[in-house]
Formats: sequence, structure tokens, C-alpha cells
Amino acid sequence: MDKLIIRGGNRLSGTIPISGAKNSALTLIPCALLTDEPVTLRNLPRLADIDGFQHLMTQFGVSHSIAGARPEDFGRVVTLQATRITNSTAPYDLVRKMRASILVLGPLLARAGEATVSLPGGCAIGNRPIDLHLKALEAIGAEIELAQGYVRASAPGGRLAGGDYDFPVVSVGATENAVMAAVKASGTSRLTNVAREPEIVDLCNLLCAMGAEIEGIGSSDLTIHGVERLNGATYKVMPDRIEAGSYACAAAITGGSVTLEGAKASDMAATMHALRNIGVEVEGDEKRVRVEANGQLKATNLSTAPYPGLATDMQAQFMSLLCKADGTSVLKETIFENRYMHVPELSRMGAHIETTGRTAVVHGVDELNGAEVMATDLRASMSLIIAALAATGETQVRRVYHLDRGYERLEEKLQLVGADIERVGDD
Ligand SMILES: CC(=O)N[C@H]1[C@@H](OP(=O)(O)OP(=O)(O)OC[C@H]2O[C@@H](n3ccc(=O)[nH]c3=O)[C@H](O)[C@@H]2O)O[C@H](CO)[C@@H](O)[C@@H]1O
Ligand SMILES: C=C(OP(=O)(O)O)C(=O)O
Repeated sequence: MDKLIIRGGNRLSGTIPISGAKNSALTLIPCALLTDEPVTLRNLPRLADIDGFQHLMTQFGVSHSIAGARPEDFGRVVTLQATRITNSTAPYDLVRKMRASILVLGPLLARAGEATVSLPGGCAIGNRPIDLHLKALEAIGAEIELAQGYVRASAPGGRLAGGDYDFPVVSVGATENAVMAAVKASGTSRLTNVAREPEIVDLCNLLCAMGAEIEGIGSSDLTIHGVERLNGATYKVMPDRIEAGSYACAAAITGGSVTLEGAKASDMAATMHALRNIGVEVEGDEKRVRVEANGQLKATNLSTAPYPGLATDMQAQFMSLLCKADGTSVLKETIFENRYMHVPELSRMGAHIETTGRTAVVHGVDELNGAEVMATDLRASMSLIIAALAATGETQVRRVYHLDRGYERLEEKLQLVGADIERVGDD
């Protein structure tokens, strides 16, 4: 198993290219199940999760071809085609490795009239139930049963009728599943209190390019007029706002000056606002975001929330940054019940953090020290790298496979801006 070795202290300076968004790609890929025509996605990031999802799609008879991008380029062009759905079961072995696999449920049901998908189970950051996915699908006409760890969903008469659902809790994944199912229903669906994340807007934009009729895109209420047939489309995956935010924190903790090429500022307002409160200069437009820090970081209080609030996927990275701030900060994690797995590891690097339930109190320290640390989940892993970049001495981060799920060519990108980081085989 690989590990990363980081020798801290270098000020980051230069340009980092931002990849296509993992969380957008994971909902755009299953859209190919909705049509027999080719769906071409540009700017797909090269990530373990994306490879896993493409493999899952082959289970259903979807062919895919990769073209356009040379191996050394960032971003891939992948064409998926589901001429015929040959199988509508997503097995446990594939689903357990990648929670986002549940996102095939809605489109399989819409296209094939039935779907059997393994229940994904919990993960390091929380229980992550899928009850809202199922309730929303039922509300638009699906019949659902749970048996032997699988969800079996069917559309009476082979086609969903459409219907109304008011989400009691904002859920990104449940919104995505419901939208992908509703676009091919025989009637109209009204989905209220939906997630408004930019990745949902990206999903709706692809579906509209495929011929879907969706009103209210970007708002909390969507009205979807089902259509009988969707066509193929070519679509560019949006830039990864979480990757960009992560590198912004990395630049800030080193007092660096970094341009995040390809990042879209309008998707990152909450992250940019938080950075400014911490004393980091940050500005940008639709093509790039620039981060300028002078080494002086101020404590601040942050709370995660559904979009347009501060993303839970940025919480761990901000925590590392605040470890080096002047004063005490209070963080509140409102989305997942167990998303402080990085705290004991940061403490091993000299951080001073107290957690009670969903609240973490971070007392800024003058110095972080390199240590051997263990990555526990994707963003927790990134928080350790951010801390390591500012720490004295060497840090070894183990279990790098978590990072490979969500950061394309991480060490290469950090090396581009002067970080001392290398990947080596574990012993
Ligand atoms: C692949 C992907 O896009 N992943 C993102 C997605 O995950 P994901 O779609 O799993 O997250 P949700 O928005 O669904 O989860 C939000 C909250 O709702 C709860 N919930 C969710 C569904 C459900 O049926 N029942 C229920 O109770 C969850 O346990 C959680 O407490 O949004 C999260 C919140 O922004 C991000 O951290 C993840 O990176
Ligand atoms: C939690 C995340 O992803 P997933 O939902 O795929 O686990 C994440 O991207 O931070």
C-alpha cells in the first residue's frame, strides 16, 4: 500500500489545474442509462471512484470508450452507451466499495422499469441511510421492497407515473436519484426542499441537454415533466469546487500565493467567505480563483450546511488551517454525525482540538510537527496533508487509497507549486 511523505515548510506558489468534479461525474455517468444513444462526458477526472463507477456500468451492458485526452493530460473524454440494458442488478461487491453506486437506482428504474441494487451500508463518516432515496422514488410511483440486503424497485406497467415529494431533510444523493427517475416518468413530478448543490445543477443541465424538461434548476423546488425518450448528449463536467477549496487551504496554511486554474468562483462563495474571515485574500471569476496568504491566520467560527452553506466536504481542511490560526475557533458539523476522524491524527501532529458531539473547538498552535498518521476517509486524508505542508519535519500519511478516490494526481499538483511531497510503496 502506498504512503505519502511530506516535508513541511515550503511556501506554495504557482498554478494548480483543477479537475472535473468527482461528485458531479458520479451523477452524470449514470445518466447514460437513460438513453440508448451515446453520452459523451468531457473533463472526467481520473479517479478510483470514477473507474469503479465505469466498471459498475458495464454490469448493465453499458459500453464505454475513452478518447480525446492523452494519458499525460488532465481530464478524460469518455463516451458511454447503453444501447440495451442487459442486467439491472448492482451487486454488493461493487456497491460496498463505492457508496455513490446507489445513484444507478433511479435511472435503471426509469429505463428498465426495474432495478435491484445492494444497500450500500454505512461508512467512516456516518450511517448514511438511503431512506429518502426510497421514499422519493415511491412518491413518483415506484414499488420498493427490501430483501437480503438489496433494494428491489419496480415501476408498475414498466413506467413511473411521476408524483410529488417534499424532502424532510436536504439530501444530495436522494435528490439526484429522484431527478434521474422522474425525467422519464409518464407524468409531472414536483420535488420540494431538494438539494441545490452545483453538482445538482450540473446533473439537471446534462439531463436537459438530453431532452429532459426540468423547471426551477438551482432552486429548492423542481418541477419535472416526464418525457418518453431521452437522446444522447456531449457535456463537460463542472470543475471540482472541493478540490479547489482543498488546495486553497493548502496554499493558505503555507502563506502561499496560488492560482487555481479552472476553478469557478461562483460555486465557491462559502469557502471564499470563510477564507477571507481567516485573513486570506481570495478572489476569482468563472475561470480561476487566486489565493494570497501572508502567514497570519485568524481564528473564526464555521458551521457546515447544505449549499449555499459551507460544504461538509471542506470541514476537515478548514480544521487544519484553523489549527495554525491565532486564537480559538469553533467548528460545527451539521451534516454527518461522525466526521471528526481526523482529530486524533491532527492531535498527533501537535494540534489542540476538543470535540463534543458535533462541535470541535480548535485552539490555534504556533507549531505543528510531522508525524506518522493514518488517513481515515477522503477529506480527513486531505486535512492531514494540509497540516503536513505547514508542519516542522516529515509527515508520513498512510492509507493513501482514500485520497485516490477524490484527488486526481494529488502529489503531482502539489509538486507543481513547490511542495515537498512524494509517494512511496509502504513497507
Ligand atoms: C457522491 C456525492 O455526491 N457525495 C456527496 C453527497 O453525499 P450523499 O448524497 O450521500 O449525502 P446526502 O446529502 O444524502 O446526506 C446528507 C444527510 O442526509 C442524511 N440522509 C441522506 C439520505 C437519506 O436517504 N437519508 C438520510 O438521512 C445523511 O445521513 C446525511 O446526514 O453529499 C454530501 C453532503 O453534501 C457530501 O458530503 C458527499 O461528498
Ligand atoms: C464524502 C465524500 O464522498 P462520498 O459521498 O463518495 O463518500 C466526499 O467527497 O467527501
